[in-house]
Amino acid sequence: LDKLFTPLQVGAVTLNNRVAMAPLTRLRNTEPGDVPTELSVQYYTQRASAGLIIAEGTHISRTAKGYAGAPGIYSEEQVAAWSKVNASVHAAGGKTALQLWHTGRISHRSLQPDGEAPVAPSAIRAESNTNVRQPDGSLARVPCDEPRALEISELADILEDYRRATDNARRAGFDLVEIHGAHGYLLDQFLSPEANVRTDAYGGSVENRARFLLEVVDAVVAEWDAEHVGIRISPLGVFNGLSNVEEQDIALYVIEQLAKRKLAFLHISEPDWAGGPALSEAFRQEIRKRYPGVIIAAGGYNAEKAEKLIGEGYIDAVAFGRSYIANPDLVERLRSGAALNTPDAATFYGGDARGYTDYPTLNN
Ligand SMILES: C=C(C(=O)O)c1ccccc1
Repeated sequence: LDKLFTPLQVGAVTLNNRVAMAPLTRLRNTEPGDVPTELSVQYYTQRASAGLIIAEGTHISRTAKGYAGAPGIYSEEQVAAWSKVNASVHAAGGKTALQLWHTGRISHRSLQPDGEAPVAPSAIRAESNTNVRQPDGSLARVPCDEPRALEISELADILEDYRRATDNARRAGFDLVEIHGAHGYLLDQFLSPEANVRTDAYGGSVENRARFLLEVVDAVVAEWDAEHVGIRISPLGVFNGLSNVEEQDIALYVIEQLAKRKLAFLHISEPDWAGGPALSEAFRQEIRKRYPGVIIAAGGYNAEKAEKLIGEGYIDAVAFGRSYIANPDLVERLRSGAALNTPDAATFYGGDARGYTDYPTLNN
């Protein structure tokens, strides 16, 4: 495992190693306000030896919210709270990115301003669930509500929300931002003919369905610059009521268009961790032919698989999710070949310190 622990230049930022913490929704932010807590500071700081911490999906506006307990990056209170996270992680030598998230139709009226319908490319309800707050404060899984179709005139407002969120993330001390374009959320909904049946310039052809994702990338880049911006996509993914298994053409088109923008990184969530097809070697070659820039891979990896694919040139770094939930010192454990703690799925979402900040490290 020698490649995994070598530095990597990711846009403007030099990572000490190629082990990233994947963006992990933990639903432990306070409501009302959608604000990270002191526990969040501890949780992220414990994991600062990661080459890069990609902090959890963070909604860019009130209407972008799709889960009770998720954090935001649209208010000064949220910026101040994230600033504490970054000050502490940076003091521990870590690097951070914030995942800018609009959930689109993966939402519920109880999470929307004035109980409005969630927004999406088209008024097609997702066959999926989300987390809402019960009267007693606990979380419950409920079916997503039917969204309303966005007017073209509203798209400019959402671009402005991404721009403002990018400025807020930079002010809050993040080293990078990652646009969430994966897992059946708003931008992925635009890519999918199952969620996007628009007949205007944002629907129909591959170019039209990719248009809004690329406009978001351009807006975020214009606000900061390409070397501080990454994006996560989930080509051929099966998530949140979408099956992109047959969507090779739009996946490769998007990757080709992203390459032109010379972003800091492309983060690919591979479909096989959640029921999609494993990426074939042929498809990996098609991706690499189009995208010479930094690729971070995620999805059921282990250190050996990451080392192999880095050695073959298909990826440059790996992001671990569940392993990082349970192993704050994951880098040290991988380096020394130590056993890993087992993640406790019962405490993944919501709750308190249990299953969040109480996993043991090797030396405690
Ligand atoms: C942001 C998420 C994603 O990217 O899939 C998420 C949200 C809730 C639970 C698990 C994952």
